[in-house]
Amino acid sequence: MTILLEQPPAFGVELEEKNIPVDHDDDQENELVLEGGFAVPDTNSFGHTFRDYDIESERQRSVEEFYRTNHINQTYDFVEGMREEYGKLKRVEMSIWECCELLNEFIDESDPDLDEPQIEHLLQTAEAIRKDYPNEDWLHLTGLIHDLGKVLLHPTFGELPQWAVVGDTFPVGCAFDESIVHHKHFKENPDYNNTAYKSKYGVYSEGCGLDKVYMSWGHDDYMYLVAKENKSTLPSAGLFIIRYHSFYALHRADAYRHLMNEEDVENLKWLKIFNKYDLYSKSKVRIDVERVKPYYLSLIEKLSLGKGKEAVFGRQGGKCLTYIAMSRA
Ligand SMILES: O[C@H]1[C@H](O)[C@@H](O)[C@H](O)[C@@H](O)[C@H]1O
Ligand SMILES: [Fe+2]
Ligand SMILES: [Fe+2]
Repeated sequence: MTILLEQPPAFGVELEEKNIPVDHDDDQENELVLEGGFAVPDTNSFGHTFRDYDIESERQRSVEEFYRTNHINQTYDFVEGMREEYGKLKRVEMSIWECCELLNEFIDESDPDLDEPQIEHLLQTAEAIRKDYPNEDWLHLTGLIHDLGKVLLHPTFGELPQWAVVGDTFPVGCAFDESIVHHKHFKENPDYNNTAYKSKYGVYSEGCGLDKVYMSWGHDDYMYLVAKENKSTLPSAGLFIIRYHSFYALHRADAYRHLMNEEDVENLKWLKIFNKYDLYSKSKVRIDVERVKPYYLSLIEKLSLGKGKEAVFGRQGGKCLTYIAMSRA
């Protein structure tokens, strides 16, 4: 697989060149449809603007309750324990597609924009990317698998509560940035007043690199661990996307940049591109799963097995792995 990563387009530039609206706050009125390209909608599947956590609605009330529990319970110690436990990857093996299908039964309670089964969201994201980046098959695959870590909700993977699986992520072990959604609920988090954790740097140091930073536990870090453990040869940008796609304080609000190193800065450019498709593809327009399935199966096959090509989920004992192995709690 050929992946050229040196010069990803600066965020917005390429999209604007393609006539796809970017996130200027005052740029909401038009829906520009580029022939064959991905059209960024004005509103989400509930008819509201995207990621508006303040409007009055039943859905928002439950989303806020989700974040209240999330912010109280995601402590440094909790994250450390989960990383250790789930890092063991006690081998439940299933194919990528089986894993996608497992997500068919779950709805993400943190999401103000979508209440469709998660398999829809995986395919909506991947298909939207495919429209604008037809040749970047690694990015299509990243789109397909980026949320697979949500299988943590499933009994086979420990049936974790939603607050430990979904929602935006943030660093623990240092001050919680004010840009984080429903920040006020951190006041009830035991780390909030802990002198070791409450300063700007906390237990970290300037430019230490995000890899050194403990993120709140959830589907991002879990899927990253799975991909890494399986010796995924996705490019560093793909792994970065999987690991930090819920870190909106970073990729939307530019917080925590002081913890980034140079590689993070490079990868962040791709994450910002990815976010567009992850977020704005959320809609009630259902994907015809059976229609697109052959493409994704061939992609999994190609990137995993193609002669002379790199395997996405690695090879073990000379045998190509099209399987991902995850941990059973
Ligand atoms: O509610 C959503 C959802 O859980 C996504 O999977 C996650 O990536 C987002 O950050 C979050 O806002
Ligand atoms: Fe996600
Ligand atoms: Fe997503």
